Amino acid sequence: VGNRVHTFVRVKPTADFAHDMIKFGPDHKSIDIYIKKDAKKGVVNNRQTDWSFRLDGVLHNTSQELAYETVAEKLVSEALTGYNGTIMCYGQTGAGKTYTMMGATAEYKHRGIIPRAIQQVFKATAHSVRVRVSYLEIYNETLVDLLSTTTSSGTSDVPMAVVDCPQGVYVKGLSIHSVSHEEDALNLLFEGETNRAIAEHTLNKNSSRSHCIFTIYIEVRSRFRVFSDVKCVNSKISLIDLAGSERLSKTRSEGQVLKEAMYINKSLSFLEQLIIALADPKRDHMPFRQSKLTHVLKDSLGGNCNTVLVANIRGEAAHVEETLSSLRFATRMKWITTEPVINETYDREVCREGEWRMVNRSLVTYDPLTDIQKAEIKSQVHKYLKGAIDEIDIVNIRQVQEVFKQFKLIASQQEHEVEARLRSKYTLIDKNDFAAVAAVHKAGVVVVDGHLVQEENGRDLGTRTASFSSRHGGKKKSRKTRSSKGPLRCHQLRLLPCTVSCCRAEQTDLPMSGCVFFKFCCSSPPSKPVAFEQFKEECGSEISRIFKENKSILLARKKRSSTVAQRINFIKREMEGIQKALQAQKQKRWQEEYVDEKGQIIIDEKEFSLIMKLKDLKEEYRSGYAELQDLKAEIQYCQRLVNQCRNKLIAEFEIWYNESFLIPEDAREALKPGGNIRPGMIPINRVMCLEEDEQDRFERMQETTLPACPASVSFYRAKTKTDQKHMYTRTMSSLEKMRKKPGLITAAGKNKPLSFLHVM
Ligand SMILES: Nc1ncnc2c1ncn2[C@@H]1O[C@H](COP(=O)(O)OP(=O)(O)OP(=O)(O)O)[C@@H](O)[C@H]1O
Repeated sequence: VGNRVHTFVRVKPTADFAHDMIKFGPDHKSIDIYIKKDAKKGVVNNRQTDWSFRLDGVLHNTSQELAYETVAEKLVSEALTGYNGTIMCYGQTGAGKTYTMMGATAEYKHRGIIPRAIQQVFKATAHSVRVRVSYLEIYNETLVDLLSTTTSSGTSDVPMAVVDCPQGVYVKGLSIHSVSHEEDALNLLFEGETNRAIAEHTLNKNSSRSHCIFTIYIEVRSRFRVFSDVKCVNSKISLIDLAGSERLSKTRSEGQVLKEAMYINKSLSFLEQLIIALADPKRDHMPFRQSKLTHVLKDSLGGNCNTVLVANIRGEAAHVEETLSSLRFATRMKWITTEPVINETYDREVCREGEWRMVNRSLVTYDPLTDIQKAEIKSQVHKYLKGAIDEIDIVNIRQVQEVFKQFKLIASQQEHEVEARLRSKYTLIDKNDFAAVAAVHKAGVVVVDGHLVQEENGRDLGTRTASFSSRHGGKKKSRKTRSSKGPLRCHQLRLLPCTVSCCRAEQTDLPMSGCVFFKFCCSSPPSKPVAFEQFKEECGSEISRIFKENKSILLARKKRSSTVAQRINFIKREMEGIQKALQAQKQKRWQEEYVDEKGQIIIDEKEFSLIMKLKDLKEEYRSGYAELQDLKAEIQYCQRLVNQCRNKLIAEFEIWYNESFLIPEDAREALKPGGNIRPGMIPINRVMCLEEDEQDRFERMQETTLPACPASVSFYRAKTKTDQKHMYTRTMSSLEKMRKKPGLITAAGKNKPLSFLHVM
């Protein structure tokens, strides 16, 4: 990238562009600003009116793709070779900093530098790369971990602080997340954005008033080896979206906004001071510690780091002062010199599998294994199977392949052994041979993978079946049919009478779906009612729980409604009684002509108390009636949710039943994580919040957009996932709130929105 900070200016498109004030040079590197003399300041006016700035590029009406290629691509590819890189967007609010950095996440082609950088990192080939990410926000001098909710280690409890150490600065308490795919990293990015938006909403803060730093940490190892020297290159890419830089006077802020603006002003002016200091070769003290922002950026600005600044400006005349100030800032940044160095180390650390992504293995070459090495691996595999050792040392890919080969060999030997043993004990009869079937039926037989099996010595099969199963229960079973003459493979055996329903289930956790996937080794599935009970306890437990909860809320509403209705009827009857009594009282008064000396009617105490009571009852009646109306609306709404929930439960059960019992084993394999079909058993948290139209949209998009642009799959998947997760969290918290308030909504609360658990 060079030996000084590279600066670019990006102009936000506008129909109101001040052509007479802002002019671009033909080389797309210079920008001139002209401001007319202020007539009010008289003829003698020394104020400068023309400025000329020369930068590394002016991005005017530039697509996101071109902006990325110009600003970031080289920096990211150098980060993959060990150079730290920083890209920072500076400019007034609304000038396009977030658009440049993050982009418009609704559309793939409008994604900004961060998602593109993530994609470039994961596209990188020829090395094994370990990637981690963090997302920090600095708001009013407070450090906020935007990914703290996604961590299970509870790092959010640690008070966050910027810490200096010989290796550089780091933020204590900031969670750093390992990611093995582009989609994982995008998930975290979107998660962070969502958290930022939530905080913005709940704390009534404005995201333009915080600085955000998304960091990609990269570790590249030149060879995937252990117990030998490994060249390890560490680098990080800091992607910074600064707070809006407008002046205090312009914002005319007060209260909270003023406080925020002051913090921003301070941190940006400290940043400016730091930049002036960094650009001055004579300065030996750099004021890094003046603010959280400058402290965090200590090793990300200049120094050994490739640094790029994008000054985002607005082209309208009204913003020309801000534009000038941003361009001045960019020019100052330009003078900071950098001496990028590769951060590489050699170590003997053992690579932890799983955290490493093998990229383009074909580029890594290994010598073939010798016979001695093969024998050693074979012995290790045997020891491992016997339980004598817990781990097999992994040296290189060749050795991993040999380990698998040995496992395969042993598995096939065992199959043959078992088959031979079975053949020595049982007679196999073709199921289609009806005469033979009829003959052996009398003797009592069982079905083995579509064949009738009879024990040669005629002993009871039940116990043998059990002993066979227990010895080989852990093995995978295949449902492939075989020819009657072909070898009988032990994993094809199902020593169960065909009328007996499912006998045993193996459980496999599906991390992607968060569900338990059942593989049944019997030939006939359990009855649906039995399976349904099981489904409700296992995979469907969450949805079943929600269904029950929604039903109980509905029931509570119905009960309350009936109580209120009874009460209203009672009040109504009471009111009618009082009205009758009052009528009688009035009649009596008229007959007896109760009047005082001024001729005014006198009401006796009894009548007065009846009037007061009627008034109270009317009040109570009105409020009860209002509550009843609310309850009716709630019941209707709740009933709809319960119905939706019931339908969802049944639909999910059907999918689960089909997948667990009816889909052939090989198709099931494909459904497993890593298989080429995504599990149809949608994870419960997605099931519950997946809006029909959102899913439809995604599917439609997959059919139309994706074939033309397969690289966008991760982006859209991550986006959809984050949206769904966010929706799910919202829904759950509504339910939580509801549970905490068992008291039913009173008439006073009738205008509050209903909060039931949505199951779409
Ligand atoms: N180059 C561009 N092309 C199209 N739209 C843009 C561009 N730059 C900015 N916008 C749009 O302008 C609006 C404001 O941009 P953005 O939020 O990125 O500004 P910002 O500088 O980050 O502001 P803030 O300081 O408030 O965060 C957004 O709706 C964004 O989509």
